[in-house]
Amino acid sequence: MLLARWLEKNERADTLLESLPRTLAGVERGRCQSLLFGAIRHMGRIDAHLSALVERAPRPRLKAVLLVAGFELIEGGDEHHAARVVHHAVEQTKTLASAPEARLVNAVVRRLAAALAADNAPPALATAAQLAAWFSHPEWLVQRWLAQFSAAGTRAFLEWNQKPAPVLARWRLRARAPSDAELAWLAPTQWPEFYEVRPGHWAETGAAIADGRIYVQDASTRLAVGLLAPRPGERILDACAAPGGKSILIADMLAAAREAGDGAPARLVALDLPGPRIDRLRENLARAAAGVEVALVQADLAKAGRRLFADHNLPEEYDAVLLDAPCSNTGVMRHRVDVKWRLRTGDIEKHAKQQLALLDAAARRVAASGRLVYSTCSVDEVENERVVSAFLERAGARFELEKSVVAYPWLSGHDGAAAFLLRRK
Ligand SMILES: C[S@@+](CC[C@H](N)C(=O)[O-])C[C@H]1O[C@@H](n2cnc3c(N)ncnc32)[C@H](O)[C@@H]1O
Repeated sequence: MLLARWLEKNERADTLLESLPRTLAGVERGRCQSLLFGAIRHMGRIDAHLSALVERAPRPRLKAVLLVAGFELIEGGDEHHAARVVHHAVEQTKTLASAPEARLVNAVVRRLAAALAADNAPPALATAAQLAAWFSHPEWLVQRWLAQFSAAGTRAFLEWNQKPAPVLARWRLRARAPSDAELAWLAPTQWPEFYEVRPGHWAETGAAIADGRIYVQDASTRLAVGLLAPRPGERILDACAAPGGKSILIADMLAAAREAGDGAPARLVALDLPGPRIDRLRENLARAAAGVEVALVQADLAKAGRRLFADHNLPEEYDAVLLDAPCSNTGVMRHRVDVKWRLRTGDIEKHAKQQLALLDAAARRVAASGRLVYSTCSVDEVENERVVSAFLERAGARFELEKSVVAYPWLSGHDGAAAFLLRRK
């Protein structure tokens, strides 16, 4: 059971999901994901009740069964729903654990159903502790958000994070729009080019990714690349590129400009650290738009001096540099359900320190009058505005901030993200 592995080994939930057999597809695969993500998403609230209902912490297998049952109870259903959840949890425990444990599960899930049904949503002016308990988030994170986003914003954000995330995909073909057959599983959204993949269409999605019709990415990813506005003929560096979502978008924009008549050569350099993510990047870049030349560099950006680029026969300076920095992922918690349980107090400040160092390094690769876009998928000001201010304090004589956009999920309707366009003077 994936959830037991997640509890035991602390592997990332989305990586665990990829380990499901390929034969498990369609609705069944969707239900597996929904149960895994739902149990993790609501773990705080369910756990609080469980600790009052069981004397000793159950072993991971049992705990996983109880968390899934708790999630199913929160999900709700008709008047027989709770009885079905109890029955299912008991049967699963018999298979995964033992008969005595199944008897325990029977008693605990019945009482869990009553306890969850008696829960009340917190009042409008709730404390951080009340919000954290009901919305299953760490209290320190809620406190942090209350200080940054007001009570209403924080509550809307928490509600957002607790809802299942739709899968969005960008339509990559310029020559044609999705056909009627494709629109049967791709639903248009308010963002042109982005479609919601209807649940249960795993096979169609895989085929469309493989032949380059779509790339699965959230609408928020367009913000940073939109500010970068890459053009053919420019030297372009994607400095933190893996797994390649924004590189592919850049390549597609370059290809579109060429189709529209701009005959200048379209080249892109995609850089990331050596390691497993570089394989994903390579695989994705192989699907980059035809007519765009993409060079892949495996290196630590912080140590990548002129020499490294010269050794690869690549430009040492660039007209447009994108730094999509590693971050706390606080903007994408609806998709990355376990991020909230991994983050520790102090992590955000650690990220900010690394982000500033990477921003300094990326800035060194920007040509005179060139553009540098700093972006994150965090909504925390410490990783966004404050990193950019700290950078400008040091580099203000050479760079100026031209534009910025911060998308808060509860306002934008898509994942959270921030992007800052800096211009070298
Ligand atoms: C937010 S992800 C980038 C996502 C990517 N832009 C996309 O759209 O698919 C941040 C990336 O920064 C990379 N990274 C972290 N430290 C780095 C460093 N010192 N040098 C180069 N890349 C680094 C990570 O490996 C990770 O792939």
